[in-house]
Amino acid sequence: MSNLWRLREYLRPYAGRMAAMLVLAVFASLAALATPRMIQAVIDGPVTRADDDGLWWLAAAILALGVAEAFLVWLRRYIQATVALGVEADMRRDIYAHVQKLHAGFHDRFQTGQLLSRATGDLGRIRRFAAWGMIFLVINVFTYVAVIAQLLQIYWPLGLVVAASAVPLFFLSRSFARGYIRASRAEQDQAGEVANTAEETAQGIRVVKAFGRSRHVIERFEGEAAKLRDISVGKVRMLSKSWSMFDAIPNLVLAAVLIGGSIAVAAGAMTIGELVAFVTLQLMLVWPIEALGWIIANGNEAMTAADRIFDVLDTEPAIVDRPGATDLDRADAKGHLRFEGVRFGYEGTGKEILTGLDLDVRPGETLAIAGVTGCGKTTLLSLAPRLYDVTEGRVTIDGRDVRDLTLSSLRRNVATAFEDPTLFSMSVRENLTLGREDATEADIEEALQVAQAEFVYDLPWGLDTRIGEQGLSLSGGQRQRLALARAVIVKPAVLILDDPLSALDVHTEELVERALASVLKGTTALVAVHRPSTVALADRVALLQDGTIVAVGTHSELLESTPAYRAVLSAEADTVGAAA
Ligand SMILES: Nc1ncnc2c1ncn2[C@@H]1O[C@H](COP(=O)(O)OP(=O)(O)OP(=O)(O)O)[C@@H](O)[C@H]1O
Repeated sequence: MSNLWRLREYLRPYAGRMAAMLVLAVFASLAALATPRMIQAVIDGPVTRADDDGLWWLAAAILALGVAEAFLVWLRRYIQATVALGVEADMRRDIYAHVQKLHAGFHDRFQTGQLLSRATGDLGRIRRFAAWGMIFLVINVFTYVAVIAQLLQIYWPLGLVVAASAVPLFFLSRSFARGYIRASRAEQDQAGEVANTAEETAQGIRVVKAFGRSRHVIERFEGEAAKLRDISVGKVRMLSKSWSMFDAIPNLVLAAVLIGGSIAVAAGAMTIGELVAFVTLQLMLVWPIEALGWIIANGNEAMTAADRIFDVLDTEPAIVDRPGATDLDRADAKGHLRFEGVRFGYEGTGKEILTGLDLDVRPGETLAIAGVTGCGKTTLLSLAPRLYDVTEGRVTIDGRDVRDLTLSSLRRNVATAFEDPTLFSMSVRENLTLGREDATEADIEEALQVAQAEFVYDLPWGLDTRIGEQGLSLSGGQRQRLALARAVIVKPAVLILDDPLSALDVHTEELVERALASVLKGTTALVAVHRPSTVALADRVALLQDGTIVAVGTHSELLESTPAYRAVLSAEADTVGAAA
């Protein structure tokens, strides 16, 4: 509940419009409620007296009320939509901005699907509550009170009967709404499963065909689709059963009112006009009462949705600028990178990956990190740009703890190219200049040349070609070269390369290596390597084993002195050889 209450922050900018909405809603209800009393006047006046004196005035008034009500409802709905969509857009913007600020560790724990469902499904639930539930809660309670007051005033014994009939109708509607929402959720989840299955097999169609698994895949899809059909049929069955009950209760009460009303009219306790007005008013109550059940269910849903959204919004970014953090000026940065007594374990795993590690990368030097697969090379690299913070010890650049530098200046000075390069759905140029928006054509050209990525000039629109989702329309090697160019273009003081050449063929690798060698000369570089050929780029190599650096030296020194290094390289060479 408290989280739902916190949403008022988002409603505050719309307070004026919400007040206008309520006023409009009250006037629309009053217009609707006045109509039955006008009908009563027509029946008890001109109709009973059998003369049309005053009939035209009354008819015109009824028409005017109808038009006024329609206009007020239209205006209220229009404002309602702008408020709801505004609140949703504001919240979505905040969630997105907050998620961007959150550290990499948060994203390790939180599934992307979960984030997506919070930013779409949960926000939708809150929008429905803000736009619909809250307003109708007020309108419906107002309508109920106003109608019952009139009914009691027209003929109180029957008024009490109608007031009491609201109780079973309300409970019935509430239990129906709960069941319906549960069934809808199950249907949605299952529809998601069907879509997932279809997407997965479409994406992996080559593997499916290559392994002759089409039959198996079809059976799996049919199973999921059948489950979806069963759930949907169950939902429709529940719907039809409940609607018949919804119709039954008001009709029973109507029958009781007609019988009781006729007796009252015969006894002179009610006029015919009053009876007609009573029945018309009573029918106006059915929807507001039924809707209350929905509104309550909708409120419950919004409460859960608010909890789930604030769960994300309340997570504090763990990696932020420290108070007093200062900028690292690129012009002054020498790029002396040191790891001092570094310990690190991923949050929640209870396992230490780096167990007290020292490493000194001298300015301008290229240092390669070698080690068996899974020993923590990528982890070590990610500590320099503060994608994660060390658990103990420190990482320094030119003697300054990276945690004492502002994040923006740190990341301007430390550029990274990962093994699995992510490219965004935007033009090649935008992808390239992600870390340096002011890059000139000459900078771009130079970076592309270094990364041997000049193939982009041959794309249909050259640098303006939009590359697909995750750069899917490019080959693995092409994506890697673009990611490399993206890192190089920043002209960083420290360049971090995580096995940057793994997806290149032997010929391109040689070209990139040659070009890289010239860039690496001017920059401090830390490179995770898997294959012996990449080691050749490095001035020195460090061997990472059991969470610490066990040997540092030139490639040939280590080959000679360290059997473990020979073992790592020959194992990698075997894997690379087998894959080629
Ligand atoms: N985000 C993460 N959360 C939890 N554990 C992780 C995470 N990333 C990596 N690990 C674990 O940390 C260990 C080191 O992984 P890391 O990717 O750093 O090794 P690596 O030497 O780069 O491996 P490779 O040579 O295969 O690229 C592995 O046991 C891995 O399972």
